[in-house]
Amino acid sequence: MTKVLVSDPIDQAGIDILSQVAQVDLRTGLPPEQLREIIGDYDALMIRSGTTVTADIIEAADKLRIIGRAGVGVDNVDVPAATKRGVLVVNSPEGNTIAAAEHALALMLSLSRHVPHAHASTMAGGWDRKTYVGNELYKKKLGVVGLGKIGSHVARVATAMGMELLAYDPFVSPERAQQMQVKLLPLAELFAEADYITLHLPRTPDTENLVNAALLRTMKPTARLVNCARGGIVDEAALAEAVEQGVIAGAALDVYAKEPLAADSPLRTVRERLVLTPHLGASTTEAQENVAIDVAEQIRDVLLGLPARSAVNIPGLNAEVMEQLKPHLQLAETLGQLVSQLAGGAISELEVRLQGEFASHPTQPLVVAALKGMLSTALGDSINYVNASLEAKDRGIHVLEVKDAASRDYAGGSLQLSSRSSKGNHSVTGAVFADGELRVTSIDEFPVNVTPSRHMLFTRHRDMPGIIGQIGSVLGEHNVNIASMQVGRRIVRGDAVMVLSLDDPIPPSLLACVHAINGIQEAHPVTL
Ligand SMILES: NC(=O)C1=CN([C@@H]2O[C@H](COP(=O)(O)OP(=O)(O)OC[C@H]3O[C@@H](n4cnc5c(N)ncnc54)[C@H](O)[C@@H]3O)[C@@H](O)[C@H]2O)C=CC1
Ligand SMILES: O=C(O)CCC(=O)C(=O)O
Repeated sequence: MTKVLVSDPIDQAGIDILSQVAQVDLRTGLPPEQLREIIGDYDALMIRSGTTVTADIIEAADKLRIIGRAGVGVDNVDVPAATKRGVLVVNSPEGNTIAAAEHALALMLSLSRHVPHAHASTMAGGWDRKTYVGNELYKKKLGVVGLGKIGSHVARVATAMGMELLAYDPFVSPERAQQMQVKLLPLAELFAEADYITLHLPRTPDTENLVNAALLRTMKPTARLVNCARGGIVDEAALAEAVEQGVIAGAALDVYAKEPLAADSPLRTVRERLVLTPHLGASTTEAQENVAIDVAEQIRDVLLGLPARSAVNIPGLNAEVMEQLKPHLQLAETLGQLVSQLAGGAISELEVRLQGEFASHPTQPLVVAALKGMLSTALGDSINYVNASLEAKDRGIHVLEVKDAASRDYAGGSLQLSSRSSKGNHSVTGAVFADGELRVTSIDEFPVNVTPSRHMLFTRHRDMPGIIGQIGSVLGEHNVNIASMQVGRRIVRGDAVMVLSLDDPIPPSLLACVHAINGIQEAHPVTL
């Protein structure tokens, strides 16, 4: 029975989708050691930000195929460890964009009009209209750090509110910024000029403690900071001090370096001009339904053997690409299996050559498929689209990608894999014909026209009378039935290759007899 563990609260719509294909166990608030103990039973894990999936947990996850993060940030998942283990990580890149953007705007308005503090004072019996005089956002400068999906929505709404938009995002082009009516500035200038600063960038080694005491000191004393992105981007102790001492006019945080926020955090001692929420950015009914459906559908699809649309650890290979390139990926995988079985040993270099029309396809998915096929000969089912590139790298396999658009061999182009190993070099070429059928079109540069089948035998031999008959007799003596046969040669009575498609696997004793035939140079059984 396929089993899915849901270890954080998610919307019922997600549970309903998962229940179509699996037994769903909802067990929230598990301590890490307990999660580690039970994870081995599960095929899929669905989480929000409450569960931290460490390498230790992934190590114990013997059956796990997919981790679904019902949200954007996957910083609570050890993605490299998952990749190494071949576990797919998926998220919901857009399901909570509006919710997070609106929460950042809510925090900005809370700061400018002192809403939380005025509310607390009124609830405590007060009627204080002097202390809580605010400022308008209209005509103020808003600095957006990270102009991605959430940052862009914040920018759009803030522009409509009459704010002047500044942004810092090293990955956004000046054209895009101009289109959004946003002035791109270096980070230091943005911090010095803005009246409000809102952070919408991921936490990475580059962005950790990006907003530190020194940067806070460059802000205007009237300026305010909002962080609804990730904890750890802002130095919390430095921020508490800057707000307390009036270095800046205020700050609002939804996310913290360590969550839940520690009871003794210096942030909890700041009484005024600081607004804290407990990671509520994505907590709207709408966003929770969106992300739960989005991620549950991907888990369901992957458990059914279909591709995921938002895989974090298969760059460039989403469901759309996989559907479009399906036969081409199958060809790359098949050629990978062929070339590794022809090589018969550890391959040190693989050249992936996209010829003619093939060169118009994205290279990366085809390379990954070729590596998956190539490594599956030795590693079996443990190799997949997630870990193929990493495994190849770990094994020191040098991968070369070549695009040769000028080649005109087949209408749809062709794909050639060439391997180098201590036992010699081999190459196989294949094409996808108009009917979607795969063909092997050359082996070691000898032209053939072979439809790949489950059991095959490849030989390299002298082109001389009688040799094909002898091979046929040996197979017959071992009760191995030949389904089809192809011979390829470049010159008469020179070297030749033969490809036999067989109905049965080749026993080792048969292979020894084939090797013993006079004129046979190489014989390789292949199983696809
Ligand atoms: N508080 C909450 O509940 C939520 C928080 N988030 C967080 O919000 C953040 C942004 O999410 P999205 O907009 O969906 O992501 P996104 O990927 O669409 O945008 C991130 C932007 O940050 C930019 N960026 C990367 N490194 C940068 C750097 N060093 N300096 C400046 N910009 C940099 C990227 O170019 C990109 O444009 C993420 O960290 C995400 O985890 C997302 C949803 C809810
Ligand atoms: O699951 C949540 O509520 C957190 C959302 C979040 O931070 C994200 O999607 O990155």
